[in-house]
Formats: sequence, C-alpha cells, structure tokens
Amino acid sequence: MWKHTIRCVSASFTHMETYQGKLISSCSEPNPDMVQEGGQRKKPNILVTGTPGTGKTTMCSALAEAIHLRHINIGELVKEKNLHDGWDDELDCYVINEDLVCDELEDTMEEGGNIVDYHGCDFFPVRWFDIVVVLQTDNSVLYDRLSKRGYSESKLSNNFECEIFQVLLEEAKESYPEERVLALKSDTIEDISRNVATLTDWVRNWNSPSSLNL
Ligand SMILES: Nc1ncnc2c1ncn2[C@@H]1O[C@H](COP(=O)(O)OP(=O)(O)O)[C@@H](O)[C@H]1O
Repeated sequence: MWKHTIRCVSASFTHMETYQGKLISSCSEPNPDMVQEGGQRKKPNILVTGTPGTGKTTMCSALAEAIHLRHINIGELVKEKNLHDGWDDELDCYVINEDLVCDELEDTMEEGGNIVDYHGCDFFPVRWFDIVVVLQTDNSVLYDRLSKRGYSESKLSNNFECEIFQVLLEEAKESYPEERVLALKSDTIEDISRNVATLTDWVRNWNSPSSLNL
C-alpha cells in the first residue's frame, strides 16, 4: 500500500506555474559546460524526497536559486510530458510510469547540476545521485499543511501515516548507500533557511574528501 501510494503523483502542487517554464527549458537544453571530459559530472545531482507536504518543492526552489542548479519537480514533469499510466481514482493521483521518467531524465542527470524533487526514491538509478535528502516534518505541523491542500480523508491519512512510519527515510536508506542519505527537519521557515545553507555548503565542497561529513 505504501509503495503504491507514494508512486502516485499528487494532483495538487502549489508551485506548478512557477516551475513549469524552468522545467521544460532545463530538460531540453543540455549544457556542454556542465559535463567533464570522460562524462564525469562537473556538478552534483541532489535528490530531495519526503512525504508530500514536508516542503520539498519550497526548499528545492530556494536551493536552486541560491546555487544555480536546475530544479526538476518530478510531479510536474510527469504531468507535462504524460509520463504516467492514467489517473487512479481511489488514490486521487496519476500513476507514474517509472521507466518513462527515467528515460526522460537520463541525459539531463548525466550532465549533473540537478535537484530532483519527488516523494519517492527507489526507482531512480543509484548512480544518478550524489546525496539523497529526506525532509521530515513533525506530525502536527504536517497535518495542518496537508489539510490545507483539500486532500480526501484517505489520502490525508495515507500521507500522514507515511510520515509517522518514516517510509521515505527507510526507502532512501534501503535504496542508496547510507552515507549518502541525509535526513533534515522541515518544520519552520528557519529550517528551510538552515537546510538551504547546509546544502549550499555541501555543493560548494562537493568532490572534496569531506563532502559528506555534514
Ligand atoms: N519548513 C517549512 N516551514 C514552514 N512552511 C513550510 C515549510 N516547508 C513547506 N512549507 C509550506 O508547506 C506547504 C507544502 O510545501 P511544499 O514545498 O509544497 O511541500 P512538498 O513539495 O513536500 O509537497 C507550502 O504551503 C509551504 O509553503
């Protein structure tokens, strides 16, 4: 149930208009300056995951602006390019087609310099990401945020329980080397600023031997 639930693409995104232009242009125009000789990435790829409402899109947007990386909102991409297998009435979301998503992103990810934003992480190729950030939010705070989205009672409780049982953190730890997984609290505006600062430092130090010692 968990897996199926988090494989769906939520219909309610608060930042769709803002990100759509960026997404289309960024995915369609490979930048040769970002690829080193031999195909090794010049800039890192970051995956930001977590239960819906934990602040992925908000944080990714701020981080992308701060450090000039490309923000890829998988939910938006799936809708924009029809990378799904239709609408699930029961779960009230699109059913993502993971193969189509991975095919769509392969070249972009190879270039590096991407911040990928999605409430799931186990179907991406492990080699794509240099760090996997899992945002976590206190239950009472998350409940308020999700209630404001007008989710159905079942969707609300699915997402709420997903956070209580730390489904995304477990999924990240099972899918990626544990030293690449970083859990960050996302309850307040101050948390967003601190997380952006932490990750900005990490990007600047990327490729140095201590880059994962956060
Ligand atoms: N750390 C935070 N502190 C306060 N409000 C936040 C925080 N993170 C997100 N929000 C708010 O919560 C809502 C959901 O955030 P969003 O970034 O869309 O989450 P997600 O992308 O994980 O679904 C938005 O209204 C956003 O402004």
